Amino acid sequence: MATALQNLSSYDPNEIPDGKGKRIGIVVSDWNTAITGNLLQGAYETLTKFGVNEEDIILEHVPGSFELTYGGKLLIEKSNVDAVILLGCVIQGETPHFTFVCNSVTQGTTQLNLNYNIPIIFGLLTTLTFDQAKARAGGRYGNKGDEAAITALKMIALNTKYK
Ligand SMILES: Nc1c(NC[C@H](O)[C@H](O)[C@H](O)CO)[nH]c(=O)[nH]c1=O
Ligand SMILES: CC(=O)[C@@H](O)COP(=O)(O)O
Repeated sequence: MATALQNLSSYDPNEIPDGKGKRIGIVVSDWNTAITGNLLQGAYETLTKFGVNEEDIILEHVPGSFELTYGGKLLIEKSNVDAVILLGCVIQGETPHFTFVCNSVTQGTTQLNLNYNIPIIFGLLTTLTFDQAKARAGGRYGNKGDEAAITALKMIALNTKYK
């Protein structure tokens, strides 16, 4: 379903698990920081809205989206978290570089999910234009950071159910 039909910030608050006591890592890319800063704000506000303590949010910045998966690996291995959220924004330029970065983060995130026993959330915007990114980072289609935070809380609950 296209984002135009499913707002990224729409959810039923009654269906969101309690985040109290959960430790959540966030790795955010500094490329397109005008966008990723909004994603981070959305994720942070949503996590605390549903009970995650500020001191239980472990935040790290990386230079670009390509580095998100390595940053996620570090937090998984060193910071005793219940989930890791990766936030980035890749915008198409003149060359095929966009495709390689997007594919790398996609495959790398999948690998982390399969190799470790905690959920790693794919909060990556992959857009053709800056305006498309703005629309998904607190604009008319909501905030991908909100979606990532909600997904993290739901996946932690699922993980706990099967521990
Ligand atoms: N063009 C974008 C990049 N490029 C940088 C790479 O992510 C990486 O940091 C570099 O290749 C060095 O390893 N990154 C983004 O996050 N967004 C872009 O639009
Ligand atoms: C995703 C990128 O790395 C891209 O924005 C870089 O732009 P270009 O392809 O014009 O070098």
